[in-house]
Amino acid sequence: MTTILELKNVTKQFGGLTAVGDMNFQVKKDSISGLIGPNGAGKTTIFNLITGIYNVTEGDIIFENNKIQNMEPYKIADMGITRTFQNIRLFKKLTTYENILTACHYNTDYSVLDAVIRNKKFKSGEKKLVQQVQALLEIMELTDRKDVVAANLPYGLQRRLEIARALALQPKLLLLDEPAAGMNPDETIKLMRLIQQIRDEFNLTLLVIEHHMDLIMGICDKVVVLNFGKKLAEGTTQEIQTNPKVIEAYLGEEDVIC
Ligand SMILES: Nc1ncnc2c1ncn2[C@@H]1O[C@H](COP(=O)(O)OP(=O)(O)OP(=O)(O)O)[C@@H](O)[C@H]1O
Repeated sequence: MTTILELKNVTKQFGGLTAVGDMNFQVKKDSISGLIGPNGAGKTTIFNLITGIYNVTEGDIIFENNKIQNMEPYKIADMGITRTFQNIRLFKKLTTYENILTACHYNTDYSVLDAVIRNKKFKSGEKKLVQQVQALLEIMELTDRKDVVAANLPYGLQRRLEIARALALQPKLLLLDEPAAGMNPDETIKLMRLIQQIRDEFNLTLLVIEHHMDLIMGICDKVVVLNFGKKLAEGTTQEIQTNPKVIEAYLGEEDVIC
C-alpha cells in the first residue's frame, strides 16, 4: 500500500510549550487510521498542522509526495485534504439539503457567465449537483431530514451532516475530529458503519481523532497514540490494546469511552 500522508520530525511549539514534539507517522492510502491520547496530547494540533491552520515549528508534512507544511489552508484543501471540527460548524439556519448543496457548489465547473445566461453547461451542471446532494443525503442517511434546518437536527445528525459537507468537497484524505463526540452508543455504532462505507464508496483515506474506543478499535487499520505531544505507540488495534505503556497512560483512564 502506498503512503498518502507522512509526518516527518514535526514539532509545533506555542511559546515555551511543545504541543507536538518530533512526530513521525505515516498514513497508508485507503486506510482508516486513528489518533488517540489524553486531553491536551496534541491531536487537534496535528490536524491544524496538516490543514495549514498552524505553521510547523520544524519538520515536514508530505501529502502525495508534496511537502505541504505551512501552505495556505485553501491550497491544502484544493489538493484534497478536508476535515471536520470538534465543535460542529454548519450553516445553522440553512436546511440539511442547502448545507450540502453549498459545499457541492465548490466543485462546479460552470462559470458565473454560464449561470447568468443559464446555458446548457449550467443546466447540466445543476442537474449533476442535485444528484450529488441526493447521493450524499442517502449515504449519510439524512434524506428524510433534508428540509430540516440544521440547528433543529439532533446532535448526532448534525455530526453526520458535517461529514456529508466534507465529502461534498471530494477529498482524498478526510480528517475527522471526534466525530462521535456526544453520540449515544447506538449512534456511534451507526457512525462506525457509515465511516467504513464512505471509505469504500469514495476511495477515501481517513484519519480519525476519537475518545470513543469502541469506534477506534472497531474501524481502524492502525492507531497512533500520543501523550504530551509525543508518539507513545503505533500499531494495529490489537497491539495498542495490549500495549502496557498505552494502558498506563491512556486506556486505563476512567473517562475513556468504551
Ligand atoms: N493556539 C494555541 N496556543 C497555545 N497553546 C495551544 C494552542 N493550541 C493548542 N495549544 C496547546 O497545545 C496542547 C495540545 O492541544 P491539542 O488541542 O492539540 O490537544 P488534543 O490532544 O487535541 O486535546 P483534546 O482531546 O482535549 O481535544 C495543549 O496543551 C493546548 O493547550
